[in-house]
Amino acid sequence: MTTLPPQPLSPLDGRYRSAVGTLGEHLSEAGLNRARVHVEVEWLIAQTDRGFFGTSPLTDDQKAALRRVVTEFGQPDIDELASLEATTRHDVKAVEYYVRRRLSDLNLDHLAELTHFACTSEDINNLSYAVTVRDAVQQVWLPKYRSVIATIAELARAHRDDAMLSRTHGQPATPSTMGKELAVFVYRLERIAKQVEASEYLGKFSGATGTFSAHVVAAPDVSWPDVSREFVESLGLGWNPLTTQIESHDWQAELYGRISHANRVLHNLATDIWTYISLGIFRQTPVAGATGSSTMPHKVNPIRFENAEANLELSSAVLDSLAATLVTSRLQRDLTDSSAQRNIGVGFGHSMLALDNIQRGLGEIDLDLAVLAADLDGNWEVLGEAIQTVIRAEVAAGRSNIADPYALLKELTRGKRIGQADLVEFVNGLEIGDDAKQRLLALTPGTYTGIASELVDRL
Ligand SMILES: O=C(O)C[C@H](Nc1ncnc2c1ncn2[C@@H]1O[C@H](COP(=O)(O)O)[C@@H](O)[C@H]1O)C(=O)O
Repeated sequence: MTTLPPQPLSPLDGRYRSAVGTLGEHLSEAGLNRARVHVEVEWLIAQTDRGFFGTSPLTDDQKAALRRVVTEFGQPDIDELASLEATTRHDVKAVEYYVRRRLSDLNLDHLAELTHFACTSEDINNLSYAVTVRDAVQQVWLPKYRSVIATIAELARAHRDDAMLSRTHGQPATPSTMGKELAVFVYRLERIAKQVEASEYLGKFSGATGTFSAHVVAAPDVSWPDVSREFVESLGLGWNPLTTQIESHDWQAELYGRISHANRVLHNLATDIWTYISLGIFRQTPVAGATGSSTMPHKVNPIRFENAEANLELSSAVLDSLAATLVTSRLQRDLTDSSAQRNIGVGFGHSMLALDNIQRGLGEIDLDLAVLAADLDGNWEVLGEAIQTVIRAEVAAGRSNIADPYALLKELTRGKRIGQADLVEFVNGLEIGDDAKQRLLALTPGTYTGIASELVDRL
């Protein structure tokens, strides 16, 4: 047997690559390294702008040339960093050497010693992760998540008035409309979107143990916390003033908790739609050329929702694990965060893939109104709740003296199939006010939906 050429182990890099969008721009190793170069370059510019150690501010052309190292970062740079790291065995030190080489290319050798000045690797790493995770969330995950919410909202509005039998505990229950049931998901997902949008992305920049020790001994007169704060904020991040060597990663735990929560709500949606499909309430539109089952030619399987279910579980497993492990680091640091954070993209990738499948799946289903109608018509006993509640109101208002209306309706309906004729006869025999009786006689399972339709308008 011949050996295969190197293969991706993660399906996110194989068969599902197109579904994860541009996550790799931010959450890949190359994306991280580019961000590290960005932080190192901006730190050099920030120091020279402040004239540290007698330096003069760089000219606009010099700054632009340095920043082009970041904007034009590509495969040759990825390869160069890999070869540097093969020697240093330290990923951030490799970045420092890479930046020094670029300074040399630009005749800026006099700044070489200010590269990575007073920094510990985590000063560069934490800012790079904050920038890349922020950009991945804001530019990739959130737009996709919002677009899925918009698709569900569109369906909710389209099915605003389509009455259907509810199934609490899987058993026939007070009807609703499909639109209202979908709107519940929109409302839940939207809340989490707002929480994700409000997420903090924090950075520290304070040296080997968060004490500015090297900084102060090198330049006692500089207000280093101010410099640190200005620098972190200049990258569009919030400043964390009090840490050990590492940024404490609490913001990451909070963010991953929110994404994982979103995953679970989407999982609830995926399994509900799967169940509606199974009940025949949603029909799947066959895709031309596609196969359902390899042996049962009649089948159209709900594979989009099943794929989403699996990937949402995987995403939450990874993100929950990250949230748990990242908030602990022994004493002033251990390196578990470094190894764990390399999987942030995996967590987001499985969520992106699930979002993609949910969106496609929702585009391939149609509500079967005939099934909804037959379902409602076969379950007139759900009006038992309506009748017993109206009788109670009549008793309370002094228009009826029926004893224990609940027990009466229980006797009539519990565990029984009741038809329209049985209920009409029962209601006609009730001693209640005429208005109430007419209201009950006009009711059908399909109209016993309260204000379900109007609730959709709250979206
Ligand atoms: O500024 C420093 O480096 C200070 C140093 N702490 C470190 N901080 C950050 N990175 C460090 C640290 N130590 C190692 N490394 C390098 O991290 C890389 C770990 O590899 P991986 O498990 O693949 O994530 C891998 O490249 C490691 O070489 C300390 O002694 O406190």
